[in-house]
Amino acid sequence: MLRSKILNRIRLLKPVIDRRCMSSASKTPLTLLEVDDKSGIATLSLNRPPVNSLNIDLMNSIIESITEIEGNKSRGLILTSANDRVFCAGLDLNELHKPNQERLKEFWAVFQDVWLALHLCSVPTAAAINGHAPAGGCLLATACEYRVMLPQMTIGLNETQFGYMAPKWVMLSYLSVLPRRLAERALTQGKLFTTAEALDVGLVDEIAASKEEALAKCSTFIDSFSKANPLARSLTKKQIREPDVQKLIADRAGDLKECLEYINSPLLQDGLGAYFEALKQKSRSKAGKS
Ligand SMILES: CC/C=C\C/C=C\CCC/C=C/CC(=O)SCCNC(=O)CCNC(=O)[C@H](O)C(C)(C)COP(=O)(O)OP(=O)(O)OC[C@H]1O[C@@H](n2cnc3c(N)ncnc32)[C@H](O)[C@@H]1OP(=O)(O)O
Repeated sequence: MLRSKILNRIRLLKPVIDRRCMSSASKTPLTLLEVDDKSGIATLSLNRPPVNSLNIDLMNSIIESITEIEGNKSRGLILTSANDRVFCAGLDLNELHKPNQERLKEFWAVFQDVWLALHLCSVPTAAAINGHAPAGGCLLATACEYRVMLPQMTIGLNETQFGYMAPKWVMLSYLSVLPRRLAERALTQGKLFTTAEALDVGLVDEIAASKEEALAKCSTFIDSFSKANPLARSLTKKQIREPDVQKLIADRAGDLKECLEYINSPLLQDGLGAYFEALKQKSRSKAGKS
């Protein structure tokens, strides 16, 4: 009994670094997980340079970290980025453009899994959005219960801008934070909100001047549950989120089939190819390579 108490204490004191999913290129961990010894709050930092785009390994690492947080009795989870400019650039376009079919199936299933894991995480969750958060980056943030964002960044589900329609369950995340009329307009326009606009419409809850302040504000949000019974809190959250979650769980295979057909269609592949090329060209010009 005493031994397990001490082991738990050590686990809280020592920052836990997730080494299970490493970047194959640099052998650095794709997520960094630290648990604050005083507050018991876990900070999960996305760490896949250059822009934290979501490939299978990064998403698996996020899921493993959430499982670890739920197992180590952390009081809350703050999702943030190890990169000062980009919170998360969304899905890795390399996984969507000219995909290997077997890998695409696995990729989409893990994408569904990461949304479910974050959506149903039993502890309070908050996103310290310390950089741009387009598409899948916005999805991670909106799956959390609270969002604090740094100025002069952008956030939104911009799928229609590169020729895609967001899947139904992705749209549900938007609808959980935005009024329907506004969500419809933003989704159809593929709008990326500036930080100030995002605060104005309620897509984010607060603005912070620095990453430290964003983390502190997220901690304050998590502390606001100190008087709530953790089990009752978690069951209440699950109950409220149940209808959205069920819409995906009830038809995961159907969603996969629909998405594969959609992603593979030549028109969408061409549009995505052009979008990705423009992105690479912009990056090359920035680096003075063209
Ligand atoms: C019936 C229908 C049912 C279902 C529908 C089915 C399927 C729909 C699937 C659609 C879902 C999509 C969700 C997504 O998340 S798709 C990803 C969308 N992401 C974006 O549009 C973001 C693109 N990136 C940017 O805007 C900028 O990179 C960013 C603002 C994030 C950062 O800018 P910065 O100037 O700091 O960096 P860059 O120079 O632009 O980029 C640096 C390098 O990173 C590469 N990069 C950027 N984003 C991605 C990405 N998402 N995936 C892969 N690679 C990315 C970029 O090319 C640069 O690389 P190099 O060219 O230098 O090698």
